Amino acid sequence: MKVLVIGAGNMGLTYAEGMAKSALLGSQKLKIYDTDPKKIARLSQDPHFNVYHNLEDCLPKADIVFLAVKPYHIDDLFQHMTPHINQQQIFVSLMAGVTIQTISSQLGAAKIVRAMPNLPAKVGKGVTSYTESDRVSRVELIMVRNLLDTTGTSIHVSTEKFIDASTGISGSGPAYVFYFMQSMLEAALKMGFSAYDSKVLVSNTFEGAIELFNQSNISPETWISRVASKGGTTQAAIDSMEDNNVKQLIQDAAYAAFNRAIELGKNS
Ligand SMILES: NC(=O)C1=CN([C@@H]2O[C@H](COP(=O)(O)OP(=O)(O)OC[C@H]3O[C@@H](n4cnc5c(N)ncnc54)[C@H](OP(=O)(O)O)[C@@H]3O)[C@@H](O)[C@H]2O)C=CC1
Ligand SMILES: O=C(O)[C@@H]1CCC=N1
Repeated sequence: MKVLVIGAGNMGLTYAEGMAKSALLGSQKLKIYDTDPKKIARLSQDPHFNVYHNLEDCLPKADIVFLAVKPYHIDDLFQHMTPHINQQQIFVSLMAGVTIQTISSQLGAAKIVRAMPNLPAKVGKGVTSYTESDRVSRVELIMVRNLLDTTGTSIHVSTEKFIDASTGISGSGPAYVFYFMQSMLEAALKMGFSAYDSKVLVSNTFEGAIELFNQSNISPETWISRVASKGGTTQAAIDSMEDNNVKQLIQDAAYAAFNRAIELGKNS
């Protein structure tokens, strides 16, 4: 199976690394295409990849093509791609917002999978939602899923609405978690801890809480009640968050990302 990744940035390179290190490509090296000469030079040193700076040299020979450029790059990119594609190729878009209809009409492709990954894919802990156009067969979809799963786990969703929704939950979600971490780190520093101790306190608190959550069927709400003693310190913190409507504000943020994904789709 010949796989090409277009766009070797945060997400494209992460997927490229996951797929290249798996056994799925057989003896084929993963192909990467990017327009940045510095990236091309750096990646050319990596034995896992065949790196290209001309679409005509890599695109016609690819079976599966991952699209990992920013949504605003597609006009230019698709224009250059169109003469070199064929109707048997499968295009897997990792781009936020860009719809199957846009890819089909602007690129002229038939077999399209739209996916929403997230950055923990870098450490094999990503989660990707995906859905497909009518022309993608079951067997082809399984092949794509196997590739997606080289970076973590995936869920199939029935419509593109859920791709936009998962952008608001898991695609952008790691940034919400980092925002919370940053806030806790700043509080620890203000309380007088060193940067090192602040990091140890915060990262282990996150890691421990995730482990507890993952190893049980207990809801976060119940776990909160197990941390909080009546009239104690945790209750003071949770009361402060409730008074400030923090839960609602986090939900508003997730919806802001969801809505922005829909808007990006309309603008592309
Ligand atoms: N980052 C994330 O956590 C997530 C990102 N995504 C999606 O992944 C996509 C890529 O995002 P991200 O990896 O963060 O972006 P990056 O900017 O890190 O990567 C995009 C890469 O594509 C290159 N590029 C730009 N134009 C072209 C072109 N015409 N042909 C080939 N390569 C090109 C860029 O080069 P240059 O730098 O020179 O412009 C860059 O190397 C986006 O559509 C985003 O919505 C989805 C989920 C999570
Ligand atoms: O911020 C973005 O638009 C992309 C999509 C999800 C995460 N990063």
